[in-house]
Amino acid sequence: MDLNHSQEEANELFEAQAHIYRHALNYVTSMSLGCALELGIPNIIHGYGKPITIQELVLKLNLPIEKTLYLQQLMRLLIHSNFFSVIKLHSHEDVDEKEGYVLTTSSKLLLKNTSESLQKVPNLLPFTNLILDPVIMTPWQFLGKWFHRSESTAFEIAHGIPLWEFANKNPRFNENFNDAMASDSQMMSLVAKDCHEIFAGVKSLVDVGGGTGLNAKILLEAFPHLTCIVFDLPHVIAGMIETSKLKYVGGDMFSSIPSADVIFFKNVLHDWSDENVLKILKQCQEAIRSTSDTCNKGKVIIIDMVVDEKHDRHEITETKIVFDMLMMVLVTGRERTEVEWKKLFLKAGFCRYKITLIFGLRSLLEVFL
Ligand SMILES: C[S@@+](CC[C@H](N)C(=O)[O-])C[C@H]1O[C@@H](n2cnc3c(N)ncnc32)[C@H](O)[C@@H]1O
Ligand SMILES: O=c1cc(-c2ccc(O)cc2)oc2c(O)c(O)ccc12
Repeated sequence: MDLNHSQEEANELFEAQAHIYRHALNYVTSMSLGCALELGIPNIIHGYGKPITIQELVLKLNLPIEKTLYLQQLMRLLIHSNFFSVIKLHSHEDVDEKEGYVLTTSSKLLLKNTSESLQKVPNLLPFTNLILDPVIMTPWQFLGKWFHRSESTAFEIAHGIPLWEFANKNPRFNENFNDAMASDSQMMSLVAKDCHEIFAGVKSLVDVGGGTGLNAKILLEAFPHLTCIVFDLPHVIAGMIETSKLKYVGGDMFSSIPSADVIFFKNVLHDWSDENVLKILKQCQEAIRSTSDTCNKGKVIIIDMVVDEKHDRHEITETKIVFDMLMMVLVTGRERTEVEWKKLFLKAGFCRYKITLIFGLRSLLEVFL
């Protein structure tokens, strides 16, 4: 090994060392976030009503005093990754300057809903908690092996069956998974009302893979002229309460989809391979054609990610391609670029599409016959 490196070369190698360690240890941040959620730190800080010092936090969490320094270490990492923030507090004597922890926008989204004041922002706690579910974490241990094997996903190697079948057989996971997806859907309520042009003239809508129906409820609240069917696997919609405007239908989108003016998908098509998305889009055509008349031709609405490395900020692309890997490992899916979406729409026989960037990470794609 040639150890005669210039200072510049040495610096580059040290940078690379830090880069490797940071990425190899990325899981430390997610596990630490999980720990803070398990301890209920966001709710304690919120409930305190003013910046909370480390000593006050230890007391509120009922932790042994000896854990103070360790808790401070945990908080330092989570402040660095912007889950909490710290502000300087001046004591009466103004001698020992103390610091108090406060919530950031990210930790406000992770509060356990306990009081009416917390309902003002959506709640992503169930979605975030799902990261730490061993059912979701174990498949990553099999990713390398999966590249040499014939199972459809690393999830299937880890658990013996595909994710949707696993959810059917494990009521606890099914409930956690559906709650997590519903929590993610709450974000849609922030902007649903701004989509009036998209839903103008639409009388009926089927939310395919609509889970427990939160998307449909948000759309019905924003557009009371709609009637909605939530269509999902029978075990997902079992026991759901219907209203005159909201019905639940159990079935398999690969066999047939109920007819409506709009066939709606949120976070569904990214679960599937191109081959399967084509099959689903063909079923959509049948479903739209059977209701549409000459002036109202019906459409498909898709809320999903569009990977756009050229225009998106670096961190947004990173989140999207992390989801791309998640979809590969868990469910045979992928996150697509606009070109990839377009190819699928044209191949399935649709003529035209329009993309509206409205849901942060997700775009709204309208696809027309
Ligand atoms: C990732 S979740 C999305 C749930 C919801 N659309 C949302 O935005 O939160 C995908 C949904 O597709 C449903 N699904 C999976 N396979 C299906 C099939 N063959 N037919 C109908 N729904 C299916 C799942 O049960 C699940 O509710
Ligand atoms: O199986 C999953 C898991 C997620 C998931 C888990 C934990 C997180 O912090 C974020 C996401 O998301 C999924 C998803 O969006 C999907 O379409 C299918 C399956 C999963």
